[in-house]
Amino acid sequence: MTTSHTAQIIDGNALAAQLRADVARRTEALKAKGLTPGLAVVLVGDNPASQVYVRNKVKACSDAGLHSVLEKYEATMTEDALLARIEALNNDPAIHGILVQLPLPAHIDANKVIESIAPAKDVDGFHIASAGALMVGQPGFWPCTPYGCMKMLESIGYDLRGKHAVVIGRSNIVGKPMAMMLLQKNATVTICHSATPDLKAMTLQADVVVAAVGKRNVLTADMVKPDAVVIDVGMNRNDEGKLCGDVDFAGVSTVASHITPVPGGVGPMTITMLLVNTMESAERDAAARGLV
Ligand SMILES: Nc1nc(=O)c2c([nH]1)NC[C@@H]1CN(c3ccc(C(=O)N[C@@H](CCC(=O)O)C(=O)O)cc3)C=[N+]21
Repeated sequence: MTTSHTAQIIDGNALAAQLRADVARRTEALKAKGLTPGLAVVLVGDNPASQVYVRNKVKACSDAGLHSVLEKYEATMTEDALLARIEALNNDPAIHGILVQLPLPAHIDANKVIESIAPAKDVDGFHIASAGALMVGQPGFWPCTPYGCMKMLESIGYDLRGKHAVVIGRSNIVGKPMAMMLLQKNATVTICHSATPDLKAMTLQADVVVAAVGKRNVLTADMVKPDAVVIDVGMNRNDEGKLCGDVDFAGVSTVASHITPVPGGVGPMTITMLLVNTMESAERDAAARGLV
């Protein structure tokens, strides 16, 4: 008789539902003290994927009882006009989180826009002040995608201390902050990228692999150590147009101990951590106003 191994799936939808129920409870408690958490989502232009994402974020807010406003602008909006809107939201007491959906049209300097958001309302965690706070272990907002990945590891009771975590990808919004979060939990962290000569040699040493490249089949079964934990941050389309991640899910499932699916993995957790950050921003505001 042969034994076949199948990894345990970390269900992002189920974990997201649990965490969102907690957000809803805390939101109710804040409302009872007279403060409603509010998120502003700013969308410039008509990127079809962005339209869908933004709608999902707004719906997640209303489902959890948060106030949200969606500000939609033409692709021709000037950078100055956008900066003026952000300034207004920075000063709006009903708004605790500001999310400017990326990508922005090419004539707008995305970095300049992100740096114009008040760090206290930077629930995306993209501001330099947020990145710096994460790096030095000070309070601040963590980027939602890697934060969601940490919650997924926490959900299986995984102790990162002394483990080797390999992050594939070095973006400012996933790879780099992911590495910092893993380091903060006492993992030994390796960051691999397009100039890494032998990726497989690295991933074969990994107890945890986080794939965040944006390319299909970046991680295949032959690259994974038996019983490793695999987190798939990828969002790609396969030849049939179906959503798929960076990981060969079927193959890697025969080797790994735990794996996250796409869809239904990191995606719903990203939106959930946006709600968590917005609610925490509102709780800090309530504390500052002496309401709690
Ligand atoms: N300022 C900013 N902040 C972001 O957080 C941000 C952004 N810009 N620009 C675009 C990316 C993309 N992103 C996703 C979030 C959730 C899913 C998600 O929930 N995906 C579902 C499937 C959705 C589907 O079926 O298309 C899943 O994986 O199960 C996907 C993508 C946030 N982003």
